[in-house]
Amino acid sequence: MRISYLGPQGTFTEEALQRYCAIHGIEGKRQPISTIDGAIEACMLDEADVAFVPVENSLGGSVLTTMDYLTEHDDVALCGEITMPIRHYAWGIPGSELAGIRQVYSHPQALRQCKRFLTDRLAQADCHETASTSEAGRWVADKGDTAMAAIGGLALGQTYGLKRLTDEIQDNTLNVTRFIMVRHGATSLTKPEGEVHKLSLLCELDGLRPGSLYEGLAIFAKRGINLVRIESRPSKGRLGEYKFFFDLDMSTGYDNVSAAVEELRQTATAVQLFGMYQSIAVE
Ligand SMILES: O=C(O)C(=O)C[C@]1(C(=O)O)C=C[C@@H](O)C=C1
Repeated sequence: MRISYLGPQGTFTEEALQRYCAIHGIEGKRQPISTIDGAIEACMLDEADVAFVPVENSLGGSVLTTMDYLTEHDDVALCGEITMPIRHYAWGIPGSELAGIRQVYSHPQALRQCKRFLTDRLAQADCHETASTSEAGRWVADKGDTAMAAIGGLALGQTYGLKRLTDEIQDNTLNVTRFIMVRHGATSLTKPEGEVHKLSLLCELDGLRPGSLYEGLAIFAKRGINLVRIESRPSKGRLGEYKFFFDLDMSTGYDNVSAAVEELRQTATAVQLFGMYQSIAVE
């Protein structure tokens, strides 16, 4: 299996992918790509069989690039997910000290997750966004400037031979990111063969009709189906029109959830399924 993912070497996405593959017994050719869009696009162009990208973080919220890709394409399916703890550190070249840092580089999600540290301990530094944490590490290592630091995980420091300038710096220890495995193609409501934990879908509701969101949510509530995630993204049409992502917990059973989705199809303007899949969490 060919798997494109957000690289380069040393990203959290790479670590999550290694753990995902080890748990599911997947062997494959892993292709690091420098942007999230690029990783998904490689799969859509069939240069990879699946793509593995971050989608959501407990501190920083949605990874908007991933969410927007899903919102804007109707031939994308999800085939699995993993949630992994994220531990950040500040890294500089050998010889650098935290007190001397004036420029900080990292992925916007990582900068958001370390907001308190950046405000309290690096107020003197300017923050710069990079396509991944690892890209930030590569940049700092290449520049060789003791006033620069990258924020990212242990793999980043090891990959680029950087010096760890801090202990863990994420805003809290509950910091976790959810990563998804994406494939090219449509999906249906057909009963899956193996065990599944979640169903993801996108729906458009009649924004002009009072109560349309309430009615959509009631379909799941009356069947005891837990919505484990609701996220809205602009429809990119008129201001105030949204598309809603729902992640449904499948624990009440396939028949119950599929009946709810069929009923949603009757009331919603459009429903796009991303499929049913297994969800795993690692420590
Ligand atoms: O930059 C990386 O190392 C990534 O894998 C991306 C990413 C993200 O987009 O959320 C993954 C995990 C962390 O939340 C921070 C950054």
